Amino acid sequence: MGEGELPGLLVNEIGGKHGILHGHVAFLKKHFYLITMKEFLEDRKRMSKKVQAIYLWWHKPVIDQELLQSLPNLKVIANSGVGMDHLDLKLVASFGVKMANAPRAVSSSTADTGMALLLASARRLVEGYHIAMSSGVEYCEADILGVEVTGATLGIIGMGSIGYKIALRAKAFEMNILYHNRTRRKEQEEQAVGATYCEKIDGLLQRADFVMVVVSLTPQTHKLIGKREMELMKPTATLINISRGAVVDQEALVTALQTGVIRAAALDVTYPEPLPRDHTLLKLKNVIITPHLGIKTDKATYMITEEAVENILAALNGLPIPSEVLPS
Ligand SMILES: O=C(O)C(=O)CO
Repeated sequence: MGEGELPGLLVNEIGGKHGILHGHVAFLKKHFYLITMKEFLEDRKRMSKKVQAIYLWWHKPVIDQELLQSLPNLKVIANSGVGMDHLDLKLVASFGVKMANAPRAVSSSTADTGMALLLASARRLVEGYHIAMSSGVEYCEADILGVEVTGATLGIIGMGSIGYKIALRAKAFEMNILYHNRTRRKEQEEQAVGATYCEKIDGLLQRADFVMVVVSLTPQTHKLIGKREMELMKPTATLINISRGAVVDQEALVTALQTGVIRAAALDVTYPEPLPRDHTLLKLKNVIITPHLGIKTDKATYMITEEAVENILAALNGLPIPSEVLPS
């Protein structure tokens, strides 16, 4: 089926730096007539009527008032991840457009990223790699002495599906698990991973050897971990952030890392992304930074597209949207 029969799906581009992956195109084309931003901009008048859905791939295309105004038949925007902080939810909803994210598809791969960062920082994997790769540098134990993960305490801030999967992984590493969440998990769920609930984040920060931040970025969580929170942490503790950069006060983090307030940080997210070349965080030895690897595996990205299609089809057919996101 082609242009006339299938609903139009606007995507940023196919392939390229900010485009949907080539491997997903055939699947998307079974359900939609794909329109790239370039095609849309070249023939706005005709294309604008065709677009019924937008698939946001890695936050692109940018959704603003002008774009929303130019799409009279737009019914739904599906996001290729769980975080929706790049979208003005109230603005989109004011156009009667539904929104959805992809929480099921992302949880395992993002939890793996968190665990990988925890292990890499604890065992100084990146520093060790550089030592081993510089031929002729004699190995010196003091340069590669890490911290033990087995038996250490992990504090998880945000126990949604990603946080819970981190707890499952940490249990296998024989870690003690503390968690903080807006709503407490059921007793059976806590017991299954051996996690202890901390009603206040302060208690968690004081006791954890590793603090993993997994909350969504909202006005309430903006700079949730600041100078005060870092000062509550143990000087031997490591901060791991896999949520959004702005959940941590980055300037306070630089100071905490430079002055030994905390041992180390491992960040999959920063603000901005990427950091400017001369940013102090890039110069500190006790920091690992990865380029928002979060969900990025073949399997997770394909599952995200499947979840997006499911959400879009439900919206276009007037059915309940499995992962609908409402403006708060
Ligand atoms: O799902 C998301 O929003 C992510 O950023 C995963 O890293």
